[in-house]
Amino acid sequence: MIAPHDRQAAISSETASAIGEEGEKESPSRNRTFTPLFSLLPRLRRHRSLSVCALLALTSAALISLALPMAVRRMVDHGFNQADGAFINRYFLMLIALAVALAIASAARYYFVTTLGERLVTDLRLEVFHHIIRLPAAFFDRNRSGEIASRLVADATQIKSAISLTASVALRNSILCLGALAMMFVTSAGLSAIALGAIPLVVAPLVLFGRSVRKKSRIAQDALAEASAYASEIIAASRTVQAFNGEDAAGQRYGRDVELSFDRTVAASRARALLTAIAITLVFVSVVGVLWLGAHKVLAGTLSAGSLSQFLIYAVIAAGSLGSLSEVWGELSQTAGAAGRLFELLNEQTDEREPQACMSLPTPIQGGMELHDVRFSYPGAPEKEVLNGLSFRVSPGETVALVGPSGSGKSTVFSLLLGFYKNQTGSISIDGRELGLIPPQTLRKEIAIVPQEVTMFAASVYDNIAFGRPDALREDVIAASIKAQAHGFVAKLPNGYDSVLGERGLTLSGGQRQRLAIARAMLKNAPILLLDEATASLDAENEALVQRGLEELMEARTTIVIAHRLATVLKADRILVMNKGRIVEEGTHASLLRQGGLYTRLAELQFKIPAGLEPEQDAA
Ligand SMILES: Nc1ncnc2c1ncn2[C@@H]1O[C@H](COP(=O)(O)OP(=O)(O)OP(=O)(O)O)[C@@H](O)[C@H]1O
Repeated sequence: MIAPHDRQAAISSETASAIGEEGEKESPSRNRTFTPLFSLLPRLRRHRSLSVCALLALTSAALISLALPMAVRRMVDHGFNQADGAFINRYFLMLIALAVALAIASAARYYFVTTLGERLVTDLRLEVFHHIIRLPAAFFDRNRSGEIASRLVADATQIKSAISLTASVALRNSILCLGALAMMFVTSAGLSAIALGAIPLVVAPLVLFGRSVRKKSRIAQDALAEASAYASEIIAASRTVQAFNGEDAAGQRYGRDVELSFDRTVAASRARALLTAIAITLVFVSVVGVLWLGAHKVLAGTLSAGSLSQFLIYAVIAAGSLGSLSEVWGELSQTAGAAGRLFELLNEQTDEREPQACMSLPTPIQGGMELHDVRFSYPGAPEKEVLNGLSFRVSPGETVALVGPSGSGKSTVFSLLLGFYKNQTGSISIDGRELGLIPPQTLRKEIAIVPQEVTMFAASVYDNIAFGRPDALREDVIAASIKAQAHGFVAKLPNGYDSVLGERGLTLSGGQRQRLAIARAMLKNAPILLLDEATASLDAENEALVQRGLEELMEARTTIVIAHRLATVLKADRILVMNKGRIVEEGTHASLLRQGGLYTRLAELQFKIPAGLEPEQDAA
């Protein structure tokens, strides 16, 4: 069990590596307060008419609010003084008209502004998602999937609420504040000049304090993302957790995570509350100070009592809106943090090859592969060389079995062939074309993979098979399924190919999942096949069906198979034995057994071949 302070350190180092350090190590982009929010502007421009309507509605609502006190004041000053009934009636009608206009403008403001917020955030979610799924494998090694998903949900929601609420409050109050200030000048230029002089005294502390609020908010959001990532990890692994009676430990750890998130959120709220208090105090103290001066002007006879009261109304409006702005300021800072995190995701480099360096593959491709002196370390562990001068060649149509102890680098070979990572030195080529110059998507069109751990999506059996070829005809999907020995069990499902996996408890056995994965690869019909045999043993019937499906699949394809079954190595044209990132033995099953080296030991363990016993095929 990790001690809380260690864990905290782990959390901060993890989040720091994902988003950069706070404080002294702040990145230059983070110092620029609202920069990420400005990146939203081009996205707003895509919805010009909606933005214009929102802006118009906002402005009219604010201007009408500004006119209301003026109407009230005029009515009090003139209407009551002259005791003119008709004048009062006109003013009341005007007030009602203004109120109706305000109601309509406010409703329009709410509608346009929230729609704009929703639109913007939907675009942003889509943009981030499209970007994330194209990011290289190294990104997913560095970041936990739960944390990324939480950013997509929590940060995007924060931006939405900021656009629909905060930004509109900010804009409305800015208009109110500017309008009231203008009216203050009209009423008494002298007093207004003094009031304006006080503004820097009010704003400077707010800006300084706002920075610390922003930092605290970001720390709070990180803690929440951490807790959510842990929760999704545990929920996804619920069976393992229960099998090891880990519920209590998981509950305690999650409890600590959410409590930490709570504490940090409270700290951020406390800072924001303090910011609000400071803002209101500063604003009202300066307003009262200005009024005190005004009162003395009235006493001295240089200002009329009516003008002072008018000035007072606008000063209160200006101060009130400035107060709201300071509240919104904190909120906007939070949003800038959220937007910053989303844009960090968008700024992650995808793995697109430089266009000028792009090469295509010959059509149709033959499927010959060559690896020459390949050295490779994972980006996350550059000091550990996983492939260490690996060289081998696979001829078109050949079936090569890759065998080796755990950790010898077999799966890494697949990852490199699929272009998930780039080899640091040496060369990998397909049909003589260097892999590094082929765009990954072009490359992956030519390769089908059947992984050891089959992934099935919560979709219909049909969609799961057609995953690599969504435009496939129904008869092709069924034909692939028949060849993969899956049709028999699929036809018996409640809705056949339209049965949705995961729905109403529809789960499949390991063998059935493997056969669907084989059907998926079969349908893709790529000339190169990478097959990572499942290590989990199946019952005899399933084993035979999977084996038959695989044999169909390997037919007329260049195949590299990470072999775990005797039947597979016996059928392979050649066996390559890997150890510590290179090929150490090569031959057929029989010739390798005769050598009595690493393969013999592995075969004894994996394929249960007693030492020295050569199989029948050897004689042939
Ligand atoms: N994403 C990764 N980041 C860092 N190191 C990794 C990563 N994936 C694998 N490794 C390391 O690379 C080495 C080779 O792993 P690889 O999965 O290729 O071996 P393998 O021969 O396929 O093993 P197995 O038969 O157990 O699947 C291991 O030491 C492993 O810890």
